[in-house]
Amino acid sequence: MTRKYVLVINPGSTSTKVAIYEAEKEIKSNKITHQLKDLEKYARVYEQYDYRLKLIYDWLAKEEISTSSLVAVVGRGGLLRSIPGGTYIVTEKMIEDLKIGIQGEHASNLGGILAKGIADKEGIKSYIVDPVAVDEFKDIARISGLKEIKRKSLIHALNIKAVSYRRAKELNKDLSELNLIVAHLGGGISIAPVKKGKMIDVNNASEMGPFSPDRTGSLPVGDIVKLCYSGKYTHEEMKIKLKGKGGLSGYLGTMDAREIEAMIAQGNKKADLIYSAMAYQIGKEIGSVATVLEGNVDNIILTGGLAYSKYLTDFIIGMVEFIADVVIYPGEDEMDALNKGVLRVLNKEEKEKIYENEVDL
Ligand SMILES: Nc1ncnc2c1ncn2[C@@H]1O[C@H](COP(=O)(O)OP(=O)(O)O)[C@@H](O)[C@H]1O
Ligand SMILES: CCCC(=O)OP(=O)(O)O
Repeated sequence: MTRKYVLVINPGSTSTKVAIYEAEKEIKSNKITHQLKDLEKYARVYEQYDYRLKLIYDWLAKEEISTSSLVAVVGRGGLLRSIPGGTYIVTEKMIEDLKIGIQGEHASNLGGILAKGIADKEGIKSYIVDPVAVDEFKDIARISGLKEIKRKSLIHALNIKAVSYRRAKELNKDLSELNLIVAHLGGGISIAPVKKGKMIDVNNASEMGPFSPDRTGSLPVGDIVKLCYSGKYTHEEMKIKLKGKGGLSGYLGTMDAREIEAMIAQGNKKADLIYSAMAYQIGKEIGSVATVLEGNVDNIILTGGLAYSKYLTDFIIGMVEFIADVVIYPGEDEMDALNKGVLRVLNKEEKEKIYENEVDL
């Protein structure tokens, strides 16, 4: 069989998105939504490998796509060591870092691992593109306030870059002429000041900023220390409380905003308060990063799955439209961006990067 397709795999905290591309054209795609009950039994993200791999093979079989028709497999890259943007070949050292979660646990750590698992069986190459560990911080943004802890750039880099380019194109400008605030509102939330194309700061979608469908975001630090030492929870249990069972999922038992909107429609006051509080924290974070751009903001972009929600976007717009015009790009362009990253390498327009050459090991 001729090898002509690229398989794109995007594991997120609430879903696994898959797509088949032939050159630039998407042939098939699917979003496999995960229920909290299916994921909460795994203590570590890596333990979800077999579960998500089977779902991908089942989908390929249903679509009658044979892995022998694949030319390459690309996965969304995870919480690796901080690296520059680009298309990286998946190497053994990268797999090691993804498995242990060198910068933390997140579903996207499975992207490279799943890609390599499928590609190796076919003797083809696997890649990741602009992983969540892309770091374009100004040094001042790295200082946390505690000398042992650094602020990290953990960010929805793929989609933030993609929507920034999209906006520049729509405005008929070069991205280097624009200052944007991009709020990616997904399972995790990244709110970044994008100064002339560079993501110079971000809340850290895994640990800080607004709470999200499955994460707590920033918390009162004294209370969290008390909870850690209360003797009630192990380290592993605390990690799951903060990421997985934090945010909407902790308060309301679901990370699906559509279910929460249905609860609100039925008069559930608690759901209304919690959902509004998430929107309030998002608005507040946008206001905060506007200061990083000294108020010179061309546009605020709301993107990610939650940007489909009119309830949320109306709430946020009400808080932030005094800063700049708000543009809504619901969903994300991550699948397309992953495919394009691989095509640039396959078509020799760009050289693939080697993880080991970009980090201090
Ligand atoms: N049409 C919609 N209306 C409201 N919320 C939505 C809609 N579609 C998706 N969402 C919510 O967006 C969140 C997931 O966003 P997404 O960007 O797909 O995240 P991830 O890639 O992290 O899984 C979930 O809370 C989901 O319920
Ligand atoms: C660590 C940032 C990536 C992230 O939060 O992705 P999801 O929204 O897909 O969980």
